[in-house]
Amino acid sequence: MAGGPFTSLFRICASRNNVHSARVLLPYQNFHSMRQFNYWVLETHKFSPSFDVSCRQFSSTLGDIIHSHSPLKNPQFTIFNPADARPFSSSVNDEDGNRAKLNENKSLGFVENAGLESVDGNCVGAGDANENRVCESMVIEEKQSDDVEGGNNIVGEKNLVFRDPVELYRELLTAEKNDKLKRSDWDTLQEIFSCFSKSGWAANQALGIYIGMSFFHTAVNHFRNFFFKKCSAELAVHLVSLGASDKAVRFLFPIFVEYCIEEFPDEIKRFQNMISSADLTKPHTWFPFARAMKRKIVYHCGPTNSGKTYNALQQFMEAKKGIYCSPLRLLAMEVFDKVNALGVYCSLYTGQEKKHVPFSNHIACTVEMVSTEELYDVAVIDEIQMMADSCRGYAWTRALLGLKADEIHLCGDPSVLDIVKKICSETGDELYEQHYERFKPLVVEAKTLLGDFKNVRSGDCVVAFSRREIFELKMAIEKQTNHRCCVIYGALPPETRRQQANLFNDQDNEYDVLVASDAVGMGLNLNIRRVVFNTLSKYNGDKIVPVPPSQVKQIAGRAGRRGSRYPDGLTTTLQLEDLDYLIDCLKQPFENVKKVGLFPFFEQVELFAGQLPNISFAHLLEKFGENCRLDGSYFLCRHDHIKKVANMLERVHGLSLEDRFNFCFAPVNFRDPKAMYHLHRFAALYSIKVPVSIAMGMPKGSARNDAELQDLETKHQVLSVYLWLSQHFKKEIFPYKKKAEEMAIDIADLLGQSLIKACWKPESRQGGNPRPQQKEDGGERHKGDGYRRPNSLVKNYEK
Ligand SMILES: Nc1ncnc2c1ncn2[C@@H]1O[C@H](COP(=O)(O)OP(=O)(O)OP(=O)(O)O)[C@@H](O)[C@H]1O
Ligand SMILES: [Mg+2]
Repeated sequence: MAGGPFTSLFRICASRNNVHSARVLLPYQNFHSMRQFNYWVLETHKFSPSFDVSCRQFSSTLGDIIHSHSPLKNPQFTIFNPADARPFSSSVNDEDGNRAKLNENKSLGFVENAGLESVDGNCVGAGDANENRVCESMVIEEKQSDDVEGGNNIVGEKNLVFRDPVELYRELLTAEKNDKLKRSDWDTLQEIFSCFSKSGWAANQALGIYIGMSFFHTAVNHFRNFFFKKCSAELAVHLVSLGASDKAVRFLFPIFVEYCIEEFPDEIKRFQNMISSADLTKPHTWFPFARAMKRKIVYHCGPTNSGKTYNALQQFMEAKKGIYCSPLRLLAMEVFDKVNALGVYCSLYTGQEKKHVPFSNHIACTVEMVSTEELYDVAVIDEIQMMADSCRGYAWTRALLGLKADEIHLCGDPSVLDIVKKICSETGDELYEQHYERFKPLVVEAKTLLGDFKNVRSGDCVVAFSRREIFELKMAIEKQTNHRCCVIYGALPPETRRQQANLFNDQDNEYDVLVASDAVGMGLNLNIRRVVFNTLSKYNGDKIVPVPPSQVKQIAGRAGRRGSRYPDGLTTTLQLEDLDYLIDCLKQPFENVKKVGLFPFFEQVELFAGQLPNISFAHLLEKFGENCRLDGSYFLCRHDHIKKVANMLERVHGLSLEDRFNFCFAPVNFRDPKAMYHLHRFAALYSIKVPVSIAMGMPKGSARNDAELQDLETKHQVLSVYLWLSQHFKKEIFPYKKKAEEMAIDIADLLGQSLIKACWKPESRQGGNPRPQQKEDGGERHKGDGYRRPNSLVKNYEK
């Protein structure tokens, strides 16, 4: 069953066929991104006892309520009538539209993971472990109730089990004081409450009535005190018979619900407000103007180097007014140059720069900068699979949902095709698919380089996953062969990357090998004959992991671009032992992405902040992450870097919430203390409304060692942040934009010059922390060159 089991929790208070009241708790998928399911109070319907409605009728009424309120398309539900311990069923559609009927298992009042049975008798979603467990647990329940009837249990227990918790709670409430309890019973009850307090199940369920996790323990403590004062002997005996068990917790829970609703209305209201202000459900409704349009979406779907972007750009150029949204500044610049060269006036808009071309009706921008206000004839969103990126995905999602364009061309691999289909069915846009094949198949060279750099050839791109490794490789290759290496990695400004790419592409020089990080994976048109993976594992910020297959494919696909000197692409590994993993990755079909990224707008964060005044911005973001509600197709993008900047800026007073929000998005490398220092200084000056100076000297010349090279990288980073801020805040506060632009160009130039002659050992940027490779033992040393290859993938896998 698509979408997994629908878990539901109902409590029906009934006497025979007459239903008095019902509280329906619906699961809210991803209420909390870290938890799987939580329950949500949908509605409370009170029926007077005289309202004589048959269970079946009631179930269909309830069904309507559930269907109209549920965030799921076709929620399935079941209602169990505790009065005769026989479930009465409601036939419902499963997500694929198949009719399903409820299984005939007996169960008691509270039912979790209600099992549905398909018409042919199989448990719906039988592959799902949860649901199987449900079916089993129901059978167990049935047996136990037989035992009860068999008379080997305490008198009155059956009655208690079937009693309406509301009534039980009312009785407790009106009881004068509790009957005398035996010491041992008292101890058991204490244990039961301790078990209740620790129960993850109960804490999760409590969210359904807006008892937040942080208040849950307090609520349980109050409830325990109340219970001990009022509990009757009969109730105590029943609970003691259950012992400190899940059963006892589940028995107490509905009484606890009644108690909380009555005792903590303010806490519940507060939590409810907080939750509703962190509501990120139905993101397609955030863009009413785009929704009012009938948009045509064309998905250019295919592997790398298959002409997707080329074809989308043809439509873009033919349009009267168009926008191209790029994943990278570099690619936006390239499209800007290409399109203008073809005679279509096009402006450039990135976080750092705005180049307005007079009379232009076309824009090439980075996806984060796209306007959802302007109206366009044609929009292109490149690398649409980035919607699933854990950090930046929200920018693609926003562009897809919010762009006001008659025609939107999406270019990307097939991994997000299904989810785009789903989104289009929600937005009402028409979706057309255009499928592509690679111009020439990518060939794997089974021989590999056998660990010897002497096998490096002209046109090779050797791929590594850290800056340090890149420089070590460059040194080793240049020392052992006659090749000269260009380098491309993430910390280089786009201008320098382009300069290095041109140097490599150009045939009239000795720079015929490229050593690059995954930064070559997107956007650059390079004359690569063969992609050679130095390693297929990388540091993910926490540990060394295998490079995901989708990324391996993307990088390997850089070899053999149409129109380049090497139209036939080859790929291989440095070491034979990594080859199998490379082949595995290339063979794997594109994974089907289930969720895409979202991030709140400032207005949403501001609304949420209204519920939690007096907490720091970083804490506020954390709380938002904990409490936001998301539909099943979305996840909240990671925002660790934003929190890091927010924490640093905490000491800067006088910034409004909006200022903080904007500062936190500045493209700073939070691992670079110098860059962070400058960002802090910019914010501090901004907060006291003093024009923000650059206060950074220009280096005298190109770098002579790695420390100087890193210094150039940092300086460019700082200027890039300054330029970004000058675009996002008032110009008067950042008056040195022109100067920053000039400095940035000069530094990018110096970086280019430095890289041409770079032949030094890389240094650690942070000194103290060991680099990922250093953490690993057993790296391989190449003959005589001092180069130490990081552990092979196989070893990392084993670890
Ligand atoms: N019909 C065409 N005529 C001429 N050149 C083409 C044509 N289609 C594609 N190309 C060229 O082939 C190369 C790859 O095309 P393109 O960039 O569109 O591929 P892609 O599928 O978008 O790849 P990637 O996934 O790597 O972005 C480009 O240099 C492009 O200019
Ligand atoms: Mg492309």
